[in-house]
Amino acid sequence: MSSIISFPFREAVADVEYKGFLIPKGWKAMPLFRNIHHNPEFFSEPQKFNPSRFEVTPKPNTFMPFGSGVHACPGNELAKLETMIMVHHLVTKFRWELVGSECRIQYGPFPLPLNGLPTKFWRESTTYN
Ligand code: HEM
Repeated sequence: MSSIISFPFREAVADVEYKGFLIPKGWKAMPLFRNIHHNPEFFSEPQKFNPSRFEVTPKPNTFMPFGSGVHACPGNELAKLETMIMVHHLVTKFRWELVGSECRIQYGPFPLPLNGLPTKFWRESTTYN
């Protein structure tokens, strides 16, 4: 539920009042995808790894790893296809193993795998690092 891109930038083109707060015209706003994706009103147990949650299409504007609106990512379908092909090959043709014993998340403040999550992938006769 974490996003590769933590937030997009937006600029208020007019004064905007939101929940009693004023965002003056010209101010920059950074909607944090993480907060939206971790809202239990939209996703039950949002911290839990549960790919099956996507068997039901999320409500509009609750899951937006590719942003939203006129500047939403135009490469999103290509990115999803490439990811699917990569995962297919990794799952069907390779074995994987974490390098080292530390498998944690670092927050800086956005979550990333600690030290880039060094991992070893190999086929039966070849090793790739
Ligand atoms: C997993 C892969 C990718 C992710 C998570 C991702 C995510 C995003 C996000 C969050 C934005 C900002 C959207 C917004 O401001 O509302 C964006 C913008 C953009 N992305 Fe991607 N993207 C990915 C792959 C790609 C690919 C493969 C391409 C092109 C082949 C691409 C091209 C662009 C472009 C041109 C924009 C700027 C759109 C604009 O400002 O109008 N992205 N992307």
